[in-house]
Amino acid sequence: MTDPVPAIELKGISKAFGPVQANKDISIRVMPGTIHGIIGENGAGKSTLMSILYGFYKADAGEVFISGKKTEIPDSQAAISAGIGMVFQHFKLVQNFTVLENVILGAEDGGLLRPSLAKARGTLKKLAEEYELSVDPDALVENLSVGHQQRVEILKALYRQADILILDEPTGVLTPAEADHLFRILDNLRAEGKTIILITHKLREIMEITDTVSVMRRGKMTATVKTSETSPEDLAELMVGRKVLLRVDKTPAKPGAKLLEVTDLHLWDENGVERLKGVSLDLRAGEVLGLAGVSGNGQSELLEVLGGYATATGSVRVNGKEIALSGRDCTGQARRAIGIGHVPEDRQHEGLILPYTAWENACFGYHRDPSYQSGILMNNAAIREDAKGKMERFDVRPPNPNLAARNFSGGNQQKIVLAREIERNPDILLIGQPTRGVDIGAIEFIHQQIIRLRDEGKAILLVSVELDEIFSLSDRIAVMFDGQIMGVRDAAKTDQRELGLMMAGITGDGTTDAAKAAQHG
Ligand SMILES: Nc1ncnc2c1ncn2[C@@H]1O[C@H](COP(=O)(O)OP(=O)(O)OP(=O)(O)O)[C@@H](O)[C@H]1O
Repeated sequence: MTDPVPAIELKGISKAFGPVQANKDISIRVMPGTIHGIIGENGAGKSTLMSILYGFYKADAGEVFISGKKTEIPDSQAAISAGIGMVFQHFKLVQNFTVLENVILGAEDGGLLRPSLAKARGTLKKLAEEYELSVDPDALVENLSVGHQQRVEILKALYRQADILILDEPTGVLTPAEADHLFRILDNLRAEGKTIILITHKLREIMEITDTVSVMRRGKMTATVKTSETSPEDLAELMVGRKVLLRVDKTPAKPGAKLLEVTDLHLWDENGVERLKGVSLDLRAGEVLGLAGVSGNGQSELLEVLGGYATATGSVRVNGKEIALSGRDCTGQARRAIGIGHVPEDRQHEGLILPYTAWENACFGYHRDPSYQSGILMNNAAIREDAKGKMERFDVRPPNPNLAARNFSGGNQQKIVLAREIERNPDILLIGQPTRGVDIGAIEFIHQQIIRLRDEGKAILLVSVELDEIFSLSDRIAVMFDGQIMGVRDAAKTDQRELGLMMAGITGDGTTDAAKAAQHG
């Protein structure tokens, strides 16, 4: 029988950041050997609550009990001593250290004896075997895929003998196969009696793996239910407070003229590795072209070249006119000036300047716009006013343009970038991972905006690792593999299986001429 003492019990937790009440009187019990999901809109307070449990933030009020014992957690060292491990949205590994070094780093401070590297290697090997977490202990972290980096984070927690594991949106950066693997690991950990808290925006994951699920809304815990007794629709409604359309409503596309013609694009990275190997594709007015693929196969580089953030060779024509792929006319600003909007995949590094305010970020790249000028000076009041409107329409919470971008939750940061780019009504919108970290209510809204742009005759190039998202939005789907377009399919005439094979470098129909296949039929 299950131990009746909860592995984790939070009682009356509250936390404010200035005027923002991020957590309000939250109580929750999680039983050992279970997986407990936490869902909620962007900014609902999920990460804050977990950061309190992990000792990153100090609660203003409330108590934490671990296995029935009241526990103070003033810092993450105390959390580790209490058997709590956390896998963050943005990993905290030291990039130029090896896996082994990262795993033992800091562990010796936790009251554990500093083990010899050889002994640590043995322990790591055992853990990796036990939990299907194989990873080369001598590999440098910077050379690992995100999926493997995440394994290192989990190994690090297990090495510290964590009985409780908190995962904050762990599948946001994973491929579907990596996500499946992670879930198998979580399943094993649960079977071992470990307790897992999983924060995710993906209701499919909640339904698949959790035993119980709690819903947060605007800082409060509004419901806790058994997963077997609920449904995605019910959870969506509990989260957002209204019914949410979980699929995209759209009519068939009416593609028009070619707005973007890409021919034989090549790009070499700083190490001389060829990342784009002769990419050709067309994009028409009034269509969404989805670019599917396992991340790291050139999609990001293609978006960066088209968005003016990377140089390349080849030809790109916008509205029939050749554009610069290097030199001073190859900048994000120059691209925006000719009607190419860009929502970069990496919002924290390319999409936003985190220490700057939301209103500054909301005009970033468009600051030369005449409506933002007053004589030779910037009209800050006008920019602020404009940002406020954008934030309200995109439901950025809190809708305060004076806050620094870094003080918004991840999903709300994404909405600031989306509002800036979408509201410009660009002729061509390049959009990378538009809904990564975004809650389902906001996904519904963002998808509607993308389809609205399409129906107004704009051309959209969508890069997403979420095949569901690619399928629900795209009219045509191109698959990238190893720097090449493997083929382009009509979205209505393909399926996950065919795309999956193409994503692995296999074309179903034996297509060999990738460049030819990329041309519009
Ligand atoms: N360090 C901080 N300083 C100021 N405000 C903060 C800070 N961290 C979080 N907040 C605010 O607290 C609220 C809760 O944020 P939190 O990150 O916990 O939300 P979340 O539910 O995890 O959201 P998401 O799903 O977008 O990750 C938000 O309004 C956020 O802007």
